[in-house]
Amino acid sequence: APCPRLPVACARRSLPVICRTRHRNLSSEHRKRQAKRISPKQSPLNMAFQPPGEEKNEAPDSTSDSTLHNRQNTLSGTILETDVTSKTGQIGANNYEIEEAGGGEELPNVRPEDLIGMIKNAQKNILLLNQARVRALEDADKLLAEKESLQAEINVLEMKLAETDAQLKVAAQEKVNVELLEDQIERLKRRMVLRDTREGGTDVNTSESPLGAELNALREENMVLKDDIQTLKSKLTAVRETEERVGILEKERSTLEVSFRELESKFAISQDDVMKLVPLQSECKALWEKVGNLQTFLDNLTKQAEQAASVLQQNHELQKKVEKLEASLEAINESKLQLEKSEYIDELLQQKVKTLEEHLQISDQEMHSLIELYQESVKEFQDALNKLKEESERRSLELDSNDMPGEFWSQLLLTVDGWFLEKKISSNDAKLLREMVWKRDSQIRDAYLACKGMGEREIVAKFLKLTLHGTSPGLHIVHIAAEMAPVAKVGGLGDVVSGLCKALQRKGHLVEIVVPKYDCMNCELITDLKVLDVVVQSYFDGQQFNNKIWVGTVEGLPVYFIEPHHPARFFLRGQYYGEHDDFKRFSFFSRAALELVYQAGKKPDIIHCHDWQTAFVAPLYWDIYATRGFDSARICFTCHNFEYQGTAPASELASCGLDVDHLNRPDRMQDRSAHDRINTVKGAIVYSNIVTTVSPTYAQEVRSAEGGRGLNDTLKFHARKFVGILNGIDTDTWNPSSDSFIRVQYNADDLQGKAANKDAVRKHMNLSTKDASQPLVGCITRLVPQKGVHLIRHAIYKTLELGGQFVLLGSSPVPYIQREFEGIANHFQSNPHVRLLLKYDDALSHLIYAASDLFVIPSIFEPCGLTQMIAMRYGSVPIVRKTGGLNDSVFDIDDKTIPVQFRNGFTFVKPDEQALSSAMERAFKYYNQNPEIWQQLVQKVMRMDFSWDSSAAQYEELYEMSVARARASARA
Ligand SMILES: Nc1ncnc2c1ncn2[C@@H]1O[C@H](COP(=O)(O)OP(=O)(O)O)[C@@H](O)[C@H]1O
Repeated sequence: APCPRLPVACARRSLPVICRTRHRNLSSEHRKRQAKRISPKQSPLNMAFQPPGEEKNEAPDSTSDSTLHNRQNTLSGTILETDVTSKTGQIGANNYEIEEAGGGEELPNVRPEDLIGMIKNAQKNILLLNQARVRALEDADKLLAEKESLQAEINVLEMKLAETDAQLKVAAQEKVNVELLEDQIERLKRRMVLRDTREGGTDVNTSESPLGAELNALREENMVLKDDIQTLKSKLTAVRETEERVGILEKERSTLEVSFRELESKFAISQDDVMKLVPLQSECKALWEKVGNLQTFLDNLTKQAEQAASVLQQNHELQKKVEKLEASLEAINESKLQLEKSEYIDELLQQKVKTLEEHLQISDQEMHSLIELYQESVKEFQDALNKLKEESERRSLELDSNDMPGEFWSQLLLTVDGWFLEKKISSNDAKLLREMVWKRDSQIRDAYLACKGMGEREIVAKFLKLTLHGTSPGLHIVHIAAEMAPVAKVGGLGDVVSGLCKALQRKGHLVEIVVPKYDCMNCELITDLKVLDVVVQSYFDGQQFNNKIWVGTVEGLPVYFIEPHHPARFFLRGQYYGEHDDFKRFSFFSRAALELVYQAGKKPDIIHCHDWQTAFVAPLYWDIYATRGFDSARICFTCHNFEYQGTAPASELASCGLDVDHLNRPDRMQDRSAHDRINTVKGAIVYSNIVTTVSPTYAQEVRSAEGGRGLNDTLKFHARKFVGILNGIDTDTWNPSSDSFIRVQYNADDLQGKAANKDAVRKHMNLSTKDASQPLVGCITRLVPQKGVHLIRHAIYKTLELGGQFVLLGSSPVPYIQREFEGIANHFQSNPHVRLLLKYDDALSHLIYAASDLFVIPSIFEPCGLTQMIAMRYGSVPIVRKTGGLNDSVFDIDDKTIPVQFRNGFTFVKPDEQALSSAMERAFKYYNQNPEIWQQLVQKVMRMDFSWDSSAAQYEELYEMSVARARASARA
């Protein structure tokens, strides 16, 4: 209500004062809170990381605080709108993701890298929000400071206004006094005028009259009054001045009021702003909540990331451990293999020890019996000596025993003939005994003399003992070759040399082998390798060269290794074949090998040479050595592949000492291609006593113009000495029940190990192991056109089409083929069903034979082929093209013309993709249709006999016949 004592204008003015007072209170309240908020303990930055809940706890009230809070939020909101609009958008997007991802307690199906990305985004957003909040707080502070300075101004103005009010009050009072005084003066003036007129002519200045006295008093009073008036006038002037000042102040006041109103409107606007802050505050609150959520989610994520990192770390460690374990497992496996090997060796040694003990026992017994015999014979000897003494005494009178009469020998001859006619002895024994009589052999004479007084049966037995000594224990056979498995093997030739020699040795023949001493051969497989303290000189290019001779045994076979001391370092080239001077290298070796046998004084029955590399031996032997009396031997030549004939300019033949003019003739060594080229294989065919090739079918094929490659006529001409004998395989080397290269040994009665090997190979080669029954097709070969490389490539794709897996082990001396297969290998590098290993690896070949279910050999021509036999020995069913030795060893499952017991694989005739495909389809069908029938087929092929026994017997027969013919013709 307006103040009753003040004028209306003043009362009107008092309202804003009350409002101002309320504002002042509010403002001081703000100041307090502001001081509280911006305490030194809480820097804006600290606050930025403070969750909104905590801020609420600190200021549980109220409007004013929330106003401030709103203002801050408004500011930060503004900043967000202007500065961080895009970021808030991002935050929103992340919130969405986070809500989705963080919906559950568990780590969503998010990759750790994504999680880390999200965490980083959230951290960035939080940082941005905090920065915005700090800026908002700074702005709010500025605004408050502004507001406070305005308030201070208002206060000063209010004080000035109050002062002016008070002065106005005083001025008004004085004005009233002045007005009263003016009235009094006016009244006095009027009284004085009245008195003057009433008294007229009276000397008023006289003091003696009472009027004069009163007049004087009045004059004095008037004077005082005049003074008073003067004072009042000066006071009035001061009042007027004051009034003027008041007017100025009034003006000032109105200006101040105007500015105050402006300030109030500004304040109202800022209040509005503050009101606007409310939704922003809630937004900010929501943002804070989101920030809080983000923070917790971030914490969770961090924890999860930490967990993931620790899991990763653990995984890493585990991986390392697994790797270590795998390495140690491999080492264990290796040592297990070693152990198994050594166990096997132990077993063998124990068996040997046992046999030796048995032998020892037997020999002990034999020794005893021999001692007994010896004692008896000593006794007999002494008896005989005595008898002889007696007889010599008696005969001293008659004839000298060395000088038996012809009558004695004739008598003996007749006795032998009589026994033969009476069928008491065989014609052979009769022949031998007759020869002894004929030679007047002292043994037969002594035996006859010692038989005096004995019965006829006893005498016959004694004579037959003599014939036993006369029979040979076997043939002496020397093989000269460029390869020998496993120390120096490139392909089938090495296998054949070792396998055949072992089989011949088992048959009781004396077998020796001569091969070059290559620097790249596997010497670890040679037992007791040593160099002899002898140098064998051999002729080459017009001079003699020294050869070092090494000896050692390879799988029980005695082997000579020749190391030429020739500047061309013939066998120190890091590879077996493929050198520019192969013709020279092997002609040198052939000559040196013969020289060794000759200089060693050996008198072999058979010298067996193989392929073009040692084909020189045949003409060398007959043209050079036989003429020197080194002629005990028959020469056998085996051609393992007529594709390689060892042709060269005729002049090169002279290097090893052969007579070019003598040999460069169409019926001898001249090649069909040119008059000045010689052909070593042709020379061997012409100059050998026995010529063989490695399968009957191939022997037929090479008689044709296509198969013979220019030698068909020569072969036909020498048809009587040419024969095809199917190779065997070395069943000791290739034996799944004792093979130390494979993971688990197995046999036809227990095929579990085969599955284990398949699994091991698949893992080793990183092939899929999901389906154990998925058929594995193997192929181990030299990659040369003869092997049908385009069909091998087709077989890979066909296998994939039929749902199988394919493993190829092979290498090629032909660069374009090697490149092509490298391309295929790269193409299938990460395919889980195909692996191509383009190298030579003997150990791996054993594993692949053991692991595969099917084995593909699509050769264009194949003299014999060993891989189909080895594959069958390991239970892998062959798919082959019907050619050469494949035709002699693989018989189609569906071929009704073949007895069931011989059917063992899948064959096709035409060398094209269609024919191969259909054979493969049939094989896969059999494999997939009935596992039991398939297993029976596997067992059947494993039990088939591909050993050297029967093939070696055929060679033995050929050798013996040849030796017999030679002896017969020698006698004739
Ligand atoms: N890349 C290779 N790694 C290991 N052994 C191989 C490889 N290629 C072929 N072989 C072996 O070589 C012999 C091949 O003999 P064969 O089938 O007669 O063919 P060829 O004598 O024409 O090469 C088999 O013992 C086979 O296991």
